[in-house]
Amino acid sequence: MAGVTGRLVRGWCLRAVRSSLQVPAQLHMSKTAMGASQKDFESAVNQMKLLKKDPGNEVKLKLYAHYKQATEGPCNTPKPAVFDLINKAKWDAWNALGNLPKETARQNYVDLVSGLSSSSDSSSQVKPEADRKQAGYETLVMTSEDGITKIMLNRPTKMNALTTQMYQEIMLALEAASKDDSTITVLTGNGSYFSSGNDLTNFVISPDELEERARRGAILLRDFVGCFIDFPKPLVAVVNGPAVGISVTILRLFDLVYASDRATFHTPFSHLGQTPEACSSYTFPSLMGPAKAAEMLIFGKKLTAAEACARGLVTEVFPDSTFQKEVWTRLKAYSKLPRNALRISKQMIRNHEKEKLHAINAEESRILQERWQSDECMNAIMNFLSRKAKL
Ligand SMILES: CCCCC/C=C/CC(=O)SCCNC(=O)CCNC(=O)[C@H](O)C(C)(C)COP(=O)(O)OP(=O)(O)OC[C@H]1O[C@@H](n2cnc3c(N)ncnc32)[C@H](O)[C@@H]1OP(=O)(O)O
Repeated sequence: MAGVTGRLVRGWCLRAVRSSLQVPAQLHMSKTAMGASQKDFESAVNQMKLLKKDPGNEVKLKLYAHYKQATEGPCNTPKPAVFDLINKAKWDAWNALGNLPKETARQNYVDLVSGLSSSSDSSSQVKPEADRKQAGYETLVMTSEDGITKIMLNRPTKMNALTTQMYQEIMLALEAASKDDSTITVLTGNGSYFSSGNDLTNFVISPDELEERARRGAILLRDFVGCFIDFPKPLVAVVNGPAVGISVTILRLFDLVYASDRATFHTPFSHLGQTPEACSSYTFPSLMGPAKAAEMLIFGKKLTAAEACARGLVTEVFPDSTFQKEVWTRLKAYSKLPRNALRISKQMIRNHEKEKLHAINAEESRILQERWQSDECMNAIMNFLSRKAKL
């Protein structure tokens, strides 16, 4: 059972935001000629209540802040205590709007909601054939060209930290890529990071949800890693920048790993009160020997790209200045090789250990399910969220 510190961290949920978005009685008033009308605003508030997909904490905070600004004006409540993380995040978002006029806040709120509604409708829209970008993904950009399907993590301002939605979208993207007519599938990141690993705000939940969320998290993790174990085509990681946590451990399930010399490889599991995942408790020792694997997985040693290459985790390192050009030229040439031969060879290399990997994946996910409910884990997350600790 998690203790008091754990309980302090977990308090945010969509339900709480929704309830703070209820329209107070005094809002049912007149229209205004400036920007969105009161009616538009109320209808946006109602639309929010019908939203089926969780828009993520970042958007929820923006909605909360604009709602408060539109209805109450500038932030007028005392700043919550530093450990009251949820209310402090909400307060910060509202306070950051300063003296933004109520009308502008109302318009921004309406625009935000309309953006959410249209993006949730977007999968049903027919895109022009010329548009290579595949619709239906909010956290990824998926493109297919020259026999290569590229899945790009697309949360550059959050260092491509992996949200629950992102894990789900990556699984869908892999499923689609496994069936399309491309030869090679590539995973890469947009912006300066490959990925900063699991989004630590995934842990910000209410105390009564903890057990169930840990259970669902373990299932999601198992299924996510399972998609990589079973992926049938050559899978390439184009590691454009630093990689943290699960974005490092998963690399051993790729067939090629190309890294920029700017990339680093960091698995700070113990610092986070957590344990290895993505089969790394087995694949890393077998790849680099138990002593080197322990340095990374137990003690969280961060490797340079050259060190990761020397340990066999990375196939080749390129200078950052020519990274994209060199890698894509190489991959385009590979994608012209006979598709079925590539696929069969990959499966011959991988099939021997598939069953074992699935068993290890299940066990690692089970252990993490327990870890996520520990005080050690919750304290570490709280430290990160309260900005006391950077890795
Ligand atoms: C289904 C569940 C599966 C779970 C599988 C488990 C996996 C285990 C792991 O992956 S463990 C690894 C977890 N990751 C981390 O611990 C990294 C945490 N992040 C950092 O330490 C730093 O952000 C950094 C070193 C990656 C980058 O530091 P820098 O100073 O360059 O940048 P900022 O910290 O200002 O980051 C910019 C904004 O991005 C947010 N952010 C970055 N990474 C994460 C993350 N992993 N989770 C949540 N948020 C992240 C950061 O908070 C900044 O946001 P802000 O602009 O709103 O402040």
